[in-house]
Amino acid sequence: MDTTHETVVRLGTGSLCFGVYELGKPVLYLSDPELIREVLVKDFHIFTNRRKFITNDPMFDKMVGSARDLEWKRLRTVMSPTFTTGKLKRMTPLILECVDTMNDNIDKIIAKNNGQLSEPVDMKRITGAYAMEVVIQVAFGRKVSALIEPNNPIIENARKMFSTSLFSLVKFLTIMLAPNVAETFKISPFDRKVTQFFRDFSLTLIDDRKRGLETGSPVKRADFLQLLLDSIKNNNQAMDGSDEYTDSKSAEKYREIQPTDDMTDKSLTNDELISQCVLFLIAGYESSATTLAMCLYNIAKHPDVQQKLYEEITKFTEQKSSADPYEAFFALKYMDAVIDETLRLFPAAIFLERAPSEDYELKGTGITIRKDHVVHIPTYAIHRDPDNFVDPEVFRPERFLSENIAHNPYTYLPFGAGPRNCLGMRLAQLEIKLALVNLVRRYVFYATEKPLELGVATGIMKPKSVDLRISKRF
Ligand code: HEM
Repeated sequence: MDTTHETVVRLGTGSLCFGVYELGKPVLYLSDPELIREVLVKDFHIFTNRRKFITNDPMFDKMVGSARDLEWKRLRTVMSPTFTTGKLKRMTPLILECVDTMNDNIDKIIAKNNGQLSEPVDMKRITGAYAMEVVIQVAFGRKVSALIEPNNPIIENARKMFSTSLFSLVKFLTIMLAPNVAETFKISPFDRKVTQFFRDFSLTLIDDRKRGLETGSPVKRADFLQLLLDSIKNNNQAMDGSDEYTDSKSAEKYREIQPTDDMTDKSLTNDELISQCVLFLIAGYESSATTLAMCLYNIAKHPDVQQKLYEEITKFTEQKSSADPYEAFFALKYMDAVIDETLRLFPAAIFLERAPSEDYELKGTGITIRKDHVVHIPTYAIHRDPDNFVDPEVFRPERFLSENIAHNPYTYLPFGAGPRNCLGMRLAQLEIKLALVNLVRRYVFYATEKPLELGVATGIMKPKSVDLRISKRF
């Protein structure tokens, strides 16, 4: 991790961009915020796609994350209305059920030590179970308990999906670096039995819900499967994701794509719908689990920050004892800063990628990027560059309080930027905030001697374990 970061910083120092070869193919690394803005936002119509990642697995190739051009635009336009504030608010009770399960899991650990300070606990395991339960709950409307029922077929198959065995990594790298070989041998990054399991499982749920409609007893659910079924029925229009941002810089950074006349068919087939629910599992599990675990790691390492956060939360809950939990989403500014600073130091996705659909001259550089060649934006290195953040290796949430913000918005990219940014950003923020509010109110987290070991698999940060001790406040 550090070696990659240091190499990027060393090569990039004093330059707007630099190039490397990946198995003979040129890849351009961009670190200049203005050039990043050109690629992600201003010339998005040319940089709509990431690198070609064709897997021959119909479920994977239909996902919004891998779809291309007009196909991507259609999927994104149908899906973005399912992430509006109102819809996420309806999901809050589903997520809070998973928070309760997480609290029970931690209580059991503390009870083993008669309520005293716990032995070191791998919090990544706990937050991993939470993130998995949330994503299964919000995607498919099924309540599972990942730690208590590890043999539940949903959990078993979801775990298999995230296997990082040598074999799965070799398959992934072949698709990335030698797509023709992958195409010839029909290599898929996933075990086909696993994708078949989720397909059958989702089809049963869809049938149940359609039957409910026909028999006049529709299922009243706020999960994505239902929202996508409803949005197909209502032929929803896209919402502008920027409408909830009051400052123009964030509005530009997170503006959603709008439907256009060339998008005749806005409905999703059953197969497309299932692919999106499985994608939520893939995109939403590891990233959210790691971010929440790293928030706890940071506050354990900085007891003053933990105390300040506790005071903010208790003040809010005392003043608004009957407050809607969703309000915490907006009210707790210091908590926002803790999460933002955690995502700066530990962005779950360590880089972004785009590939132009035509030859493209990079403004002011004299460099032409050829069609389909990869542009790599090294998020992790950009977040730790002293030109972008003072004392970049120091955990200091205060730098994200609105009165202190000094960085260019395109030097902070944990959820990407432009119309192809993270579709689940608001859900991820909600899930992390609801968990943090509850955890910091109930428990105190303590650092251990064990050094943090960060790994990376397929561009996603994976701490090996995040060992903390825990005691209960009440
Ligand atoms: C802390 C948690 C998360 C982080 C840090 C994160 C980060 C990211 C990043 C960096 C990207 C690439 C953006 C770009 O290329 O500009 C991305 C894409 C995406 N994320 Fe997330 N993500 C998180 C959670 C989630 C969740 C919970 C979901 C859904 C349930 C989700 C769904 C997606 C999807 C569908 C895409 C592809 C969007 C597209 O290609 O149009 N993410 N995410």
